Amino acid sequence: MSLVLDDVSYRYPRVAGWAVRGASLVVAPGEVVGLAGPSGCGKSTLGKLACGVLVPAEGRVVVDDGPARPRRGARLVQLVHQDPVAAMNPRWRVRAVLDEADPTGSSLADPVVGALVETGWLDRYPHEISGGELQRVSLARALLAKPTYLVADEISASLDPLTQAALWRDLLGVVRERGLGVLAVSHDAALLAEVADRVVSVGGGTLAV
Ligand SMILES: Nc1ncnc2c1ncn2[C@@H]1O[C@H](COP(=O)(O)OP(=O)(O)OP(=O)(O)O)[C@@H](O)[C@H]1O
Repeated sequence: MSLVLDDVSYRYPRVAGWAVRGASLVVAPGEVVGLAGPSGCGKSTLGKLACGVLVPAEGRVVVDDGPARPRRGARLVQLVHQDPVAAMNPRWRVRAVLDEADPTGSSLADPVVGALVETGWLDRYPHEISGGELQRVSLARALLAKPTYLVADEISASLDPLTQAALWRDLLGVVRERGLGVLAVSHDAALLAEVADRVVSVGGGTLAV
C-alpha cells in the first residue's frame, strides 16, 4: 500500500514543453517525503497529479492499488494548495469551509483542527483572516477529510518560525498517530531536512525525479 507515481508526464494546454516529464515517486503510509527544486521545475504540478486534480498524459498514479481519483468513496489524497486563497470559496465563511469537510459540524472537537483553527476565525470570510491563518484553515480542512496521503505544497511558507514549528509538530503527530503519508513540497531545505524522512531534490528544468 502506497502512493505511487509511475513515470508520469504532464503538459499544460497551449504551453510548449512538458511541466513534468517521466517522474516516478513513492510515498509510503506514515512517511514524509520532501520534494525540493527550483521555481517552475514542476513540483506543484507533480503534487496535483498525485492527488488526481490533474491527470497525467503519460504514466500512471496509483493510490493503495486503486485510482488517484475514485468515482465513488473517499478521496485518499488531499492537497493543501500553495495558494489557499485560490483554493477557497470567497463567499464561504471559515465555519462553512470546515463543515463541508466534516458535515457533523464538530470539526473543532478534533484536537489537531482545534490547535490549527481559532474559534474567532469561524464567522469570518477568507479575506478577513491573514494568509498564514488561511494556510492553517486549509490544512485543517484537508485533515478533516481523513486522507491516507497529503500533498503539502508550501504549507508553512507564510508563517513565522514559531507558528511554522507548531504547525509541523501537529502535522507530524498525525503522521505518527494515523500513519498519514505526506509529500511535502518546499523551497526551504532546512525545513525539509527537519521534517522529512527523505528528500527528493531536482536540479533544474523539467521535473523528472
Ligand atoms: N495552469 C498552468 N497553465 C500553464 N502553465 C502552467 C500552469 N501552472 C504551471 N504552469 C507551468 O508549468 C511549469 C511548472 O510549474 P509548477 O507550478 O509545477 O512549478 P513549481 O516547481 O511548483 O514552481 P514554484 O516553486 O515556483 O511554485 C512552469 O513552467 C509553469 O509556468
